[in-house]
Parts: sequence; structure tokens; C-alpha cells
Amino acid sequence: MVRRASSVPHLSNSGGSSADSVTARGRAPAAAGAAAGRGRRTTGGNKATTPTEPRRQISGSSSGSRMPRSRSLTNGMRRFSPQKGGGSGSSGGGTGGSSRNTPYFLRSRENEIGSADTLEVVASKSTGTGSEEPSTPEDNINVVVRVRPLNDKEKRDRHGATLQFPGNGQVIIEGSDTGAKRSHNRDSVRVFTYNVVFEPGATQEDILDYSGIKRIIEMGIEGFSCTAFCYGQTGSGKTHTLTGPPDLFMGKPNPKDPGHGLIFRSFLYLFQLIKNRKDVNYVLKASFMEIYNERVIDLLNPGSARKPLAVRWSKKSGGFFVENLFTVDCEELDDLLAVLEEGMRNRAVGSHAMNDHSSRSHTILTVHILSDQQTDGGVFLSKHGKINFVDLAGSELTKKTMSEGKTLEEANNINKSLMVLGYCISSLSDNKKRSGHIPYRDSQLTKLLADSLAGNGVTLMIACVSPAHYNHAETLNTLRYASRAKRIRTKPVIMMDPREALILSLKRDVHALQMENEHLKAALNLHHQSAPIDGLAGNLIEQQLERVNTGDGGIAVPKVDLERLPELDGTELAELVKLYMAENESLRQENNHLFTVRETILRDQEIVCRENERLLKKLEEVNNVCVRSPLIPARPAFSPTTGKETPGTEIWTNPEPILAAAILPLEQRMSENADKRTHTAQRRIDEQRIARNILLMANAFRKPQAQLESSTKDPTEAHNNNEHNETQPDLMPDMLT
Ligand SMILES: Nc1ncnc2c1ncn2[C@@H]1O[C@H](COP(=O)(O)OP(=O)(O)OP(=O)(O)O)[C@@H](O)[C@H]1O
Repeated sequence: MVRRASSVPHLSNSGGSSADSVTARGRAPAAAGAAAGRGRRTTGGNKATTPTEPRRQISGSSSGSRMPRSRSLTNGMRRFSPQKGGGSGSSGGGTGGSSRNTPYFLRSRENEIGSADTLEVVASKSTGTGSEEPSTPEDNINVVVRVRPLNDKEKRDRHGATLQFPGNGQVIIEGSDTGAKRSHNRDSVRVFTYNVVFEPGATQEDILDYSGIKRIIEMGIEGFSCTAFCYGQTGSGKTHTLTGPPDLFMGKPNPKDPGHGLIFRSFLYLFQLIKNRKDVNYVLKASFMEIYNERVIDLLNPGSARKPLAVRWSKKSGGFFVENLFTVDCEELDDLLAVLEEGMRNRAVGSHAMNDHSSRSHTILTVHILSDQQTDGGVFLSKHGKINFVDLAGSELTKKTMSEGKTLEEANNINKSLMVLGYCISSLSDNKKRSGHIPYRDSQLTKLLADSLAGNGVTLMIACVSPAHYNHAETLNTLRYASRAKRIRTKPVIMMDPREALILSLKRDVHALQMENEHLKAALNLHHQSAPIDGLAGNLIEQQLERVNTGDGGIAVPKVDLERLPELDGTELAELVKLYMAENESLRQENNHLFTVRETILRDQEIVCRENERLLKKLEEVNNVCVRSPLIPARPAFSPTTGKETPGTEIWTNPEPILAAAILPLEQRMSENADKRTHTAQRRIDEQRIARNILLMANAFRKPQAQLESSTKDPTEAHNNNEHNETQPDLMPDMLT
């Protein structure tokens, strides 16, 4: 029997257009009033501390359990780097006031997603704090398992337990066989490992503290798209985990009720966090929808006609969204709680043999967190985070639930959409299939969860299972899915205003390029001072340094009052972006020039070094030849009085036949001669040698010319002369050096 069938829901990156949002608000003031104006005050923190006792294995009763013994805090719980501290004392963020809030919301509709890596850099630059922003590399979906206690009926029927909890996030499921046969059939025992396993004794507060939801909320505040969803067979405790026992929302809920589920507690935690961030201006909005028989119904504005809303693809955000979904501004915690209550009252609930209060639809409650923070650089950073709480309808074996008629139709739709979800999970968890086709479009549910499962979101899956042996097949199935989901990797990104992200990123580029520029200038100046470079390279460097120092050719970006940046209109922003881009380009070109100059210098240096080495080697060879050669080159005798060369005194001496005793005086004499030789004398010798060489060269050129002239008369003679000429060049190179 369906108690309430209401409508519509949402979720997606971009939602409808801003106009849609306004229209929705306009056509459903009653819902808005109902949701936002209850005036309920819930200040007390819900510290549920029901005393229970620890248990290792499920027995017939759940009473007396205290904490989930097998929860493992070492795996997924610490996946994310710790969040940066709260308020920094910066005052700019909250100054926008309410006039800034509405545009944010409208702008958020246009948001595009940007890479977390980029944001990390942008944020670290903008805050000037280095690399403390949370990094979000590709990561696995966080999967926890919650095992509910045996219910009264199961206890009455003496259903045995099928699960064991060895600890370390493990859960053991026994074989499907029963009785004596079961104990011998060890092959069918399966062990699964998850981030955390909550045993039946776990309290609602344990789920908040240890499931990883707190980190999800923190990341939502940071601008990520986050999702927490419960999956499991019917009656396994999904709704209980997310919202609490069914009677909680029947009348006026008691905020201090320990039964309150994860959503209520998350809201408290969210507001607590927001209150501590004085440096950021937050605007919260919420929507609540359900997917009932593949139709999306708005739970905050079901309308009498229960007209379903359309799920559309947004090219801009690259995701699905629900058109005209009603979104409520939530300035206070009460407003959020009112949204939860309203949606819970409007959702479709039915009863069947396995659950008196069975959800007949999938529900998605989304909290949009629009934040606006002024960075150290004065730029306002706007982000659009969101947290989806998804309560999936439970899979059911219609034979067991004894569904018929409308309930049967619901069950079929539920099972079908869960089957599609199963396909998607299984494809996404398989590395080979992951890049192939994922059948998101096969159901409304998977369309709207696509981003959470495979895209850029942060996801927490809470797999709810029954411990009773008669649910063995369903429990095993859920554990398998959860295990597969754990293999899915996502790469979370922050959703922020693309224009602001672009400006920040360009500013970062400019800064990096300026640093590079400075570095290059410093490097070049160093070379320039230590070794002045002549020639073409020298000129080029001079020109470049001149250009760099005077800023010639650079783009002048006007000084902008960064505090007023958000007030600039689209054209002005576009103009600013253009200027930054032009400046970037100019700096890039300048840096390229500098690189070229540096390359040239390095090449020149290398050539000079090589030449030096060559000359040194040659000098060494010459020295060796001088020492070892039997023929010591002739040296002219110089007059000791005039210091001038005495013509005809060149002697060729062969030291071999000279007695050893005679060598010393000869060497001494040579060295004396060398010392005595004046610079002018050496120059004259060189000049003579050069003159001789020039003469030889001239002759060599003159002869072929004459031969060329005569060759026209006598080809044979010309040929002979050519032969002779070929020997000429042999003399020249050596002599010229
Ligand atoms: N951890 C728990 N502790 C106590 N009671 C629980 C727990 N989990 C579930 N229950 C109870 O079990 C019953 C079924 O739970 P619930 O309605 O949450 O299941 P469900 O998975 O949402 O089922 P469906 O898919 O049919 O909606 C409820 O009466 C609920 O209060």
C-alpha cells in the first residue's frame, strides 16, 4: 500500500537555468514557506549515547552492543589530506551581504567544473600559504558497510546470523548452506574488506563519526560535488541510516532524538563548520526529489498534478540536471531541517511483507553550498559545492515481499533501475570497461548519479545489509556490489566560477613567468659581467637586455582594484582577461627570446672552449716536437748589443750527435735567445713568414690565371699546370697558421 506518492527530485551539476529557479520559486511559495518558515529552533547538539556493549558476532539479539568493533579507521577514512584551518581573520569575505548572494546562485548555475589540481595551485597562490590546500588525486570511492540488528520478526522466527566481524574493516559471510552441512562447507565462506564495517550495535552517531561523512561535508564546503548514498535490499536499514526510524517524522520531530539519521546530523555538522569560517560568506540552498517509477518528482513542490520534471543533459556542465527543480534558500539550520521534514512527508512509502515502511522511490536531497571568499590577493573566490544524500529504494525479491499490483510495479521499476546502477558500478570498477560505454542513460537514477559515481565527485557508499541467514543471497549480493564500487576511482574537482578561476590562473601564470623572467635576467647579467661577449651574440644580448630592462614591447595591464573585481561586468572581465592573456603572451615571447640568447651564449662558450682545447693540444704537440725532434728549428742569432737579428746566422742543429754535456749549453743558449728576443723581433719574423706565404699564395693564383689564358691555346699545357697546382694548396694552410 502506498501511503504517499509525491513528486519530483533533482540533482546534477548545473541544475536548470537561473530563470527556471526563479520560476520554480514563484510557482510554489507554499512549499517554500513550509520549508523555510517553520521557525523551529534546534540548537541542542544531538549527542546520542545509547549505551550498548561490544559484540563480535551477531547473535539473536542486538541489545547490549556499543561500538562497531570491526571498523577500520586506517583505510578510506584518511584518504583526504586534512583540511586547512578555519577563519584566517580576513575580513573581506563576509562583506558582500545579501545583495551578493543572489547573483552567486545565478552564477552557480553557469558553473563549470575545473580541475582540482588547477584549483590547488590557484588557491595556494591566492592564499599565499604554499601547498596546504587539500589535494585530490584520483581516489577510490569510500565504501562502508552497516549491518542492522535482527528485527523482532527475525528473532521470533529464530533466524540465524550469517555474518561475522573479524575486525580491520572485514566482514565474513558464511555459505548459504545451513545446519551441519554449513560448518563443513568452508569453501563457500567469503571475506570482504571495506573502509569501515559497522556492526549491528553501531549507533547513529557512530555513523556520523566514522563513516567518513564529515570529510564529505568538509569537501562540500570546499566546493566539491559530494554524494553519500545508501544501497541495499529492502528492509536493510537504508532509510534508518540516513534519516532515522520511520516514526521520527510522523509528528513534530524531536531534535534531540538519538534516532536521527545521518542527514540531520550532517546538517548540524555543516552549520557548525560554516559558523567557524568567519572569512567565508556562505549561501545554502536545498532541493529534495524522488525518482518514483522512473519519474522525477519534486518533494518540495509535488503539486496536485504530480507532474514529473524532465531530466536534461547540460552541455555546459557535461552532466544531467532536473529542469525546474524547486530550490529553497536555507539561511538557518531550521530551514534545512524543514526541507528534510517536508521531503520525508511527501516521499512515496509503502508496505510489504519485509518492511512496513518501505521506500517506493529513490530520494535525493541536495544541499548546495555557495561560498565566496576573499583571497590574500584581494580576488573573490566563488565556489559551488554540493552534498547529495541519496536513499535508494531497496532491491526486493517480489516472491519474498509478496508484492502485487502497484507495489509490484514499483518493485519492478526499483529493481530495474538498481540493475542499471549495478551495470554502471560493475563497468566503472573494471579498468577495461571503464573507458567504454557506461549505461547511465538507461535509468533516471544513473543519469543523476553519473557524476557521483564516475566523474568529479567525492562519494561515500553505505551498503546496508541484514545479518539474518534467510537474507543470505541478498546480503552477499550487496557485499559484492559494495566491493565492486570500492574499486571505482574518481577524480574530484572543485566547482568554481570559471571566470574567476581563469583570472586566478592567469595571474598565477603571470607570476610564474615573471619569476622565470627574473631568473633569466639574473643569469644573463651574470654572464654579461663576467665575460663580455663580442660579436653578433653580444649585440643580441645587449638588445634583449635592453628590451627586458626597459619593458619595451611588454603589455601594460591596468591596475585593478581587486576588491571590486566581482562588481565588474562581463565585458570588463573579458577585457581584463584579454589583457592578462596578452601580458602572458608577451612575457612568454620575452622569455623565449631570453632563452634563445642564453642558448647562443652557451653555444659560443662551447666553441671557444673547444678552440682553446684544440690550441692547447697543439701547443703541447709543438712542445713535444721541439723536445723530441732531432732537428731543432733554426733560430736566428741576435746581436747581444743591438738585439737585432744577424742575417745568415740561422743554423740547423741536430742534437743527436752532440754529446750529452753539450746539450745543456745549447738549451741554455736557446732559452737565452728566446728571452732576448724582443716582441718586435718576433713580430718581424712573423711578418716575414706571412709575407712569404702571401707571395706563395699570390703566385699560386697568378699561375692558374696565366694557365687559364694559355689553356685556350694549348689544352695539354693547361692540364699539366693543373696537375702542378693541385700540390700548391698543401703548402698554404700549414704556413698560414
Ligand atoms: N541499525 C538499525 N537499528 C535499529 N533498527 C533498524 C536499524 N536499521 C534498520 N532498522 C529498522 O528496520 C526497519 C527497516 O529499515 P529501513 O526502512 O530503514 O530499511 P530500508 O533499507 O530503507 O528499506 P526499503 O528499501 O524497503 O525502504 C525499520 O523499522 C528500521 O527502523
